Amino acid sequence: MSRLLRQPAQLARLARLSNPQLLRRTLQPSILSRSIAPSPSAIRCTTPWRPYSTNNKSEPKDKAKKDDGNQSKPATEETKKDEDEWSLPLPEGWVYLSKPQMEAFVRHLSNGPPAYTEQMKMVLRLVEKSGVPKEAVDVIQKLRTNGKLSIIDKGRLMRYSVQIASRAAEIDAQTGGALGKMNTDKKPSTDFNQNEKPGEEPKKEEENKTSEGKEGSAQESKSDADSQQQAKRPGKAGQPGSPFGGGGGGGGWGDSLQSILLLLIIMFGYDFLFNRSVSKEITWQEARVNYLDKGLVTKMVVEDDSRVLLQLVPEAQAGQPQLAFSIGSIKSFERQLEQAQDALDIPPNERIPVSYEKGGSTLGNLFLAFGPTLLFVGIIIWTSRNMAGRGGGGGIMGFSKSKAKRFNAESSVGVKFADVAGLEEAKVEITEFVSFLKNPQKFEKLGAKIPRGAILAGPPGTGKTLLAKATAGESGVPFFSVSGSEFVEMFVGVGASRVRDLFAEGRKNAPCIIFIDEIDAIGRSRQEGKGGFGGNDEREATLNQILTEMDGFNTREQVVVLAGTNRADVLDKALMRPGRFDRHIYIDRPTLKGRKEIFAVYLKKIVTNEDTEHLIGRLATLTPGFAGADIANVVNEAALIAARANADEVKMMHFEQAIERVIGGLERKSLVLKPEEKKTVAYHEAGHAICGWFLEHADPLLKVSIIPRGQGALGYAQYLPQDAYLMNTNQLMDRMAMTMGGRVSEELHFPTVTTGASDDFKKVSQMARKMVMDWGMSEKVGPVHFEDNPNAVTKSHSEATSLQIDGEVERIVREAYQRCKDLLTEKKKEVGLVAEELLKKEMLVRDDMVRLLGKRQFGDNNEEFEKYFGGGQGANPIDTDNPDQPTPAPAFTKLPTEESRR
Ligand SMILES: Nc1ncnc2c1ncn2[C@@H]1O[C@H](COP(=O)(O)OP(=O)(O)OP(=O)(O)O)[C@@H](O)[C@H]1O
Repeated sequence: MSRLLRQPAQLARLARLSNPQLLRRTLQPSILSRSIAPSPSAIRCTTPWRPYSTNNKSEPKDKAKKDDGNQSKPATEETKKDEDEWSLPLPEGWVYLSKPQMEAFVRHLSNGPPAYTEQMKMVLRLVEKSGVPKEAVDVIQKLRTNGKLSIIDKGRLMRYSVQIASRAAEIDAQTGGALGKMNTDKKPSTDFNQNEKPGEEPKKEEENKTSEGKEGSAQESKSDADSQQQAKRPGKAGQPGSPFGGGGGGGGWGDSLQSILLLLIIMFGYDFLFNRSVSKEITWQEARVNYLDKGLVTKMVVEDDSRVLLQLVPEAQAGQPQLAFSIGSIKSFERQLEQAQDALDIPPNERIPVSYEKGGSTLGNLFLAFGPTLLFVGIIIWTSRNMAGRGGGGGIMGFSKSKAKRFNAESSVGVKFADVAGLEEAKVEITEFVSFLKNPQKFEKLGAKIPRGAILAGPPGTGKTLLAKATAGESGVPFFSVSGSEFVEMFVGVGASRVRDLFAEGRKNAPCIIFIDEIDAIGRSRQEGKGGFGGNDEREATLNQILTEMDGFNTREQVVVLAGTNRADVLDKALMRPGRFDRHIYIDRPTLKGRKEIFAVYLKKIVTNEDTEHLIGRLATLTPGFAGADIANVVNEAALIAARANADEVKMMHFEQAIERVIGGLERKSLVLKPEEKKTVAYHEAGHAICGWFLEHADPLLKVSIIPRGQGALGYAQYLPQDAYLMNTNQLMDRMAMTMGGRVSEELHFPTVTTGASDDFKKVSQMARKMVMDWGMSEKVGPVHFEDNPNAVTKSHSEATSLQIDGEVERIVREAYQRCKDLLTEKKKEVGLVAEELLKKEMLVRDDMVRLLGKRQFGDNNEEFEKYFGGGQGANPIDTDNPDQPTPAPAFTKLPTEESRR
C-alpha cells in the first residue's frame, strides 16, 4: 500500500486495470441468475440507482413513500430520502448530506489531482449512498461557510472518510456487490465542474436522468451488453474504472475498502500539499467594487504576505467559494486598503480588521503537525524490528521474551557424559539430577526432596557448560540454555520479565533443564555497590525474580536449574541457600590425570601415528594449568599446523609447536633486535636458565629462547611446574631467586641494566607480599592474614603494621636477590657459555643445557617429566654434532621454523 501511495500513477493504473475484472466478477452472478431463474440479488444488481438530487418523475410515488417509511434517517429538512430497495438502514449517528453540503464537499474534492477526477466522482456517489457520520456534517458545514479547513478539521475529515469507506464496503458486501455495479453505470447528481453555479443542475446530467427515467427497465435489459462493452473500454472518460470490487457475493469488498481509502488519502494529501485553501481568485479592483464598497467584507486574512482572503458576511458568502486576491507587498496592500476605507469614510474604529497568517497548509506545517508523531512511531517500529532481528521474539512485545536457546533431546544435545573427560566428582554429583529427571518416583516414595538446582563454579573453559549439556543429553529432556547477560537490557523490568518467561517455558516443557551461564551477571550479591552510589535496581529486580521463581517450583515439578559461573564468591547468599541452588559443584582445572583423559577424547578425532599412550602422557605433562578448552584448542591447533605443512599426519612436533604457540603467543619474525639488544636478552635468559639449573627447588627447565613471541616477550625460559598444591618457604625462595636471574645476570655482565626485568619484579614482589600477608611466612609480622584490597577505602591494618609489612616484603625480596647474585657470581662462566650458545642457536633445549653444563645435580623433582622426557638422561653432555649420539626427543630439539620447513 505504501508503494502505491508513493507512486500515484500506479494506483491509477491499478484502478483502471482492475475495472474489467471487477465488472466481469460483478456481471457473472447476474448472467447466471437470469439464465436459470431471476433471483432477488440479480434484480438488485441491475436496478438503476437514482441519486438523491434527481427528482425522478418516473419513480412511482407510493413506492417512494413506502421506502421513506422504512428508512431510519433523521427527520431533518436536510436529510435525504434514499429510494433504493437494497439500501441498508443508516447506522445510528449517521445522516445523509444536504445538497448544499454535498456541493461544498464536491468543490473541496474537485481541488484534488486532475488525474483522479473520475475516482473522486465515485467517492461522491458513495457518500451520497452511504451517508456520513453526523459529526462530519459540522466539518462540511465549515467547508461551506469558510471554504477551507484547518489541519485538525482535515484530519477529522480523513477519519470520517475511513468510516465512510468501511460502510461502503459493508453495503457492497451485503448487497452482493451492487454498489460496485452501480458505480460502473452511474454518475453522481452533483458535478465536479467548479465553475458551475451552486445549486444549478447540469443540463447534460438532467438529460441523462430523464432518459434514464424514460428508459426505465429498458436500461436494465441492456445492462449486460453495456457492461460487456464497458469491460472492453476500461478507464474511458465518462465510464470510470470502479474501485469497488464487491461482485460475486461481496468477494471484493476488501479491494473496495483499500481503493477508497487510497483515493481519499490521495485527495486530502493533494489538498494539504498543493492547495493552500479552496478559493476563487479575484482582483483587488473586483474585491473593492463588489464587496468592500458594498460593506460585505467582515475581515481580511493576509496569507504568506502574498495573498489576501476575504471573509464576507454570511449572506454574501453562502453558496460561493472563499474569495482571494494576490498582492505585491503588504505595504502597498495596506496603503490601498486605507485609501479605499478613507474614500468610504469608514471611521477608524469600524475599519476592516486585517490578520496575518504564515504558511497556511504548506509542507512545513504538515511536518510540524505530523512530524513528531511520525518520528515517534518510526522509532517504535525500528526498535521493535531491531529486537526481532536480534531474536527478541518479534515486535515490541518481544522485549520481555526470554532469549534462551532450546536444545532438543533428539537433536542438538548430542553430548553425553562420555564426552566429558575427567570431572569425576562433578559427574557423580550431577548424575543424581539425571536419575531424578528419569525416575522421580524412586526419590519421592522415600520422601526425599529433589534438589532444585546446582551451581557449577570454576575457572573459564573447564567444562561447566559441557557438563550441563551432558546432563540434559543423558536424561533425554529439553535443555534451555541462556547467558546471564541476556537478561540485562537497558529497559527497567525487561530482565525480570525474561526470567518469568524462561521459567514459564521451563514449566511448560517439564521435565527439562534450564542452564543459566555466567549467572554472576545478574546474581551478584545485593550488598555490592550499595556502599557507593546505590545498587543496580534492574539487576536486583532480575535477581529477585530468579529467587521467586526458584521458590515457586513445587517439589513435583521436574525442572532442574543449573547455573555456571567463574565467580561463585560474588554470588548472593540467597541464591546459594538450600532450596534454590542446593548443590555447589566446583570444577577446577584438570589434574595430570584429567588432562590425559581430555587429550584422549580429542586425540581420537586426529590422524596421527604416534604411540597414543606416550603422546597423551607427554602432552598432558607439557600442559600444566591448561583447562579443557585450552586442550581442545591445542589439539586443533596442532592439526592446523600439520595441515599448513602439508603433512599426512599430525606429529609430536606439531603438538609441541601448538603448545608453545598457546603459551607464548605467535612467533614475531618481523621484530628484529639490534645486536646489543639481542646480547642483553641472551644474557638475561641465560641468567634465568642457570638459576633454574642449579637451584634445588627450581622446576625442570624445558627450553630457553631469544625468539620474540606474543606481546612484548623478547625471550623466555620455559619450565615445567608440577601440579603442586602446597609450596614451602624454600621452594618459594628458589622460585623468586630464579625469577631475579635475568636482572642479576645483566648487572654482572653489562655496565648498566635495562627495563626488561619489570615483569620479573612484579612477580617476585607479589610472591613476597603474599608470603607476609596471606601465608604467615614472616616471623616479624607473624601468622596473621591481612586483606590487601587496593580499592578499599579503609585498610584492615594500622599504618605501623603496613610499614612492618613493607619492611618484611623488602627483606624477602632482598634475600632472594642475594641468593641469586651469589649463585650467578659463582656461575658467571656458565652464564656466558649458555648466553653465547643462545646467540648462536636462538633456542636451547634441555639436552643443550646438559651438554653445556652437565647433568642437573638435584634431579627434576617430577616423576612424569622423568618418565616422558627421560629426565636425568644425558649424564654425559650430548654432542649434537656427533652423529653417534642418540637423537634427542622432539621436545628437546629445536622445532623447525616455517622457513626451515620450506
Ligand atoms: N572435561 C572436558 N571434557 C571435554 N571437553 C572439555 C572439557 N572441558 C572443557 N572442554 C572443552 O572446552 C570447551 C569449553 O567448555 P565449556 O563451555 O563447558 O567451559 P565453561 O566452563 O562453561 O567455560 P566458561 O566458564 O567460560 O563459560 C568445550 O566445548 C569443550 O570442547
